[in-house]
Amino acid sequence: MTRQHGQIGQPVAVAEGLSKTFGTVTAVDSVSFEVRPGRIVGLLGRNGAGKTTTLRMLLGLTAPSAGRATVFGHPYDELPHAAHRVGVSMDGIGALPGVSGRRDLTIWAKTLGLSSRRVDEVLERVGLGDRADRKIKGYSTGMRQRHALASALLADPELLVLDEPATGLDPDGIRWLRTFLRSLADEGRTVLISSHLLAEVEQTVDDVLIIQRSLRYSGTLAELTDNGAVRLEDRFFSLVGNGNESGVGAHA
Ligand SMILES: Nc1ncnc2c1ncn2[C@@H]1O[C@H](COP(=O)(O)OP(=O)(O)OP(=O)(O)O)[C@@H](O)[C@H]1O
Repeated sequence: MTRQHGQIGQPVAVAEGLSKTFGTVTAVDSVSFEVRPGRIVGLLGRNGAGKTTTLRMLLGLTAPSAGRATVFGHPYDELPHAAHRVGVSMDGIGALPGVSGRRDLTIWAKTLGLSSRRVDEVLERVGLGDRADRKIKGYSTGMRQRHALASALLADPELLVLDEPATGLDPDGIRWLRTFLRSLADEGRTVLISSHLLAEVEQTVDDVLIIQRSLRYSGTLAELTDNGAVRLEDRFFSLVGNGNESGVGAHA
């Protein structure tokens, strides 16, 4: 990985008063935060709390109703080499179901100007090396998640934005994902993940953003949990309230 954004400590992504309304629904309400370099950052919230909408605004996929989002100091749409600097795994940025995993990544690699050797590297890295010649439509949920991560990692990006990467994974997959995300951060990358799986996140992230339309917390996991003395789940509910229709769980 080449570190193009050299200044240590300068935020990798910034949201300033980000808001989004869909008709009469306020999905995201004046959310501000900074994502620091080299950290694994968990964007946490219930189903419908505004996580995906926030990530989409950061990535220029949804226009904010108010406020501003920047990645490496630029609105995503104006970021030079954006597809090389930011790797994304998100529903709707999908793989081609009718082709093999290897073929799908090869097509994407060509678009990015990368060699097929890089495809083999990322397939090995996500543990799909021996299964990459199967069609994606036959993949299990876990394989699809791994394929999406391979795709996000293909261009060797500095920032990975992963929407719900743990959802649908079995215990082996969750454990693997935790180690995988840490290895990405150890390489100096920044990882922004959204999740509603608090128990998993508690073992994975450095920093936490809690959202319930508005931002309820932004800071380190250690501060939030008093260095592990208090469970993340307890802090979470004290910050967002006990909703009846909560989809948030301590387990998958
Ligand atoms: N394109 C859209 N049109 C209308 N409403 C939308 C649209 N996208 C999101 N919403 C609404 O905005 C709110 C926030 O949705 P969002 O998908 O951002 O939440 P989320 O935290 O990612 O939820 P989940 O965990 O269920 O994926 C929800 O009420 C949702 O129904």
